[in-house]
Amino acid sequence: MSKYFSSETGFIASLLGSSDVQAVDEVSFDIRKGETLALVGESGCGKSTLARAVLQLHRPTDGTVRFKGQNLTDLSDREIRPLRRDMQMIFQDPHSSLNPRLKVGQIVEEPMKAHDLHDPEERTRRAQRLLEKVGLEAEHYYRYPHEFSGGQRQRINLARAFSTDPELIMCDEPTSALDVSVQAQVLNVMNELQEEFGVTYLFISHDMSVVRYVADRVAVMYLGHIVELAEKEELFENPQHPYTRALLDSIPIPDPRVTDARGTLEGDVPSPIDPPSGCRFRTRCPKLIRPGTDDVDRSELDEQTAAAALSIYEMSDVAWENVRAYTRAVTRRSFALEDADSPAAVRNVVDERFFTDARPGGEVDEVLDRSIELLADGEWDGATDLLRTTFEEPSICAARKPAYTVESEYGGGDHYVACHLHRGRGE
Ligand SMILES: Nc1ncnc2c1ncn2[C@@H]1O[C@H](COP(=O)(O)OP(=O)(O)OP(=O)(O)O)[C@@H](O)[C@H]1O
Repeated sequence: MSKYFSSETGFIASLLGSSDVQAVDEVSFDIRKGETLALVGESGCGKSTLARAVLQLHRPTDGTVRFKGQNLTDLSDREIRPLRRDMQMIFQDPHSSLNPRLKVGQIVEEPMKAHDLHDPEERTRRAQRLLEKVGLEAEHYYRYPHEFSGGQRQRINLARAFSTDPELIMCDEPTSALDVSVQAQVLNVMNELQEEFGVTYLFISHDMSVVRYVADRVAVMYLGHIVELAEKEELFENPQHPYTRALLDSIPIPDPRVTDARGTLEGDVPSPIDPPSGCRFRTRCPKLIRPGTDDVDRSELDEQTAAAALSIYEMSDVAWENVRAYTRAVTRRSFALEDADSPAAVRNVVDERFFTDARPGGEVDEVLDRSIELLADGEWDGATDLLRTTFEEPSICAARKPAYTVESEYGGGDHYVACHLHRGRGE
């Protein structure tokens, strides 16, 4: 399923000559009855769009969404309306999501009324019972939302979402606006409700600690793609995608004695209007596969790039690591040339920083020298283009979209990983 947004009048779109924001691009997965599937990734990677497209709140641009065997994308809004009883949502902000003019009871009853469920007495009874189940009291039915704390309001939202006895609840960062101690309480209530009612959660979060707490399986999103999907234990103990590893490395360690900065993600997420081809993480990936090692069609490369590809293939692993680090650093402009303004001076800076242990040699050295001349002229964009065209574009990571299934070592089940490092292990 894909969901693109059109932004024809956008300034950036006019510069790039394209108008589509590829918020979600060709993702494919299933959600199992009664499980919690967590959707995790940095802000803007498409989590909310994906969840809304599942519920048809955003109609997908392409593809299908099946709910209990029925293709929702075939149905009109009118045909979907009765199904919404089975698919509820809980949002992040417990303050703005409750109508301040309505009493708690009316809020909890509203979905039942909308779907014409039960008579008024039964609705009241259900609402009061649900308030108790989420850890509030039956008499809170007569109060107003402003009388409650953030955690209590999220409990009211839970009671409301459960009022129609739904099968699937989409939870969009339901606890991220709450204090950590309150978060745990609300998550516990959610777990208890799930056990009692057998409901399925699609749980969106950018917080790996919360995901570890609630999920059965975890889907990791990056720039509109699902890059990894596995049972929780498997994902945390045996992560296979470099992006997942970087996300896990950025979880803070709750130990004041650990003070060293841990590996975090380098650089910015590229624009979803013009995302990188192949693997979308390749522009930030520390594991970019060197060109020439795969069946990428060399006939499509120009002579110079093909020659470079050959010597890229021949250089040592250490030299390739250095070239990769240098390319990423130039792309991000993450080092200063200070007063080095001649090619020789720039070369000294670059060598000292990136190539102390190994110089690649051959064609690659010539490309590096040309990039150094560009840097000496202040042409960082030109140097970036040259390095990327030579070292990144011919890589399988740029040429093909990855999709592999690997053996699970921990939780069992399928382990999907969209990274070409797993090529050869079944596609
Ligand atoms: N209605 C829209 N029109 C145009 N672009 C949109 C629209 N909604 C979302 N986007 C873009 O789609 C991309 C994905 O956004 P989305 O909100 O799904 O990400 P997210 O992972 O949920 O982020 P966050 O955690 O910040 O909510 C972003 O680049 C966003 O700017």
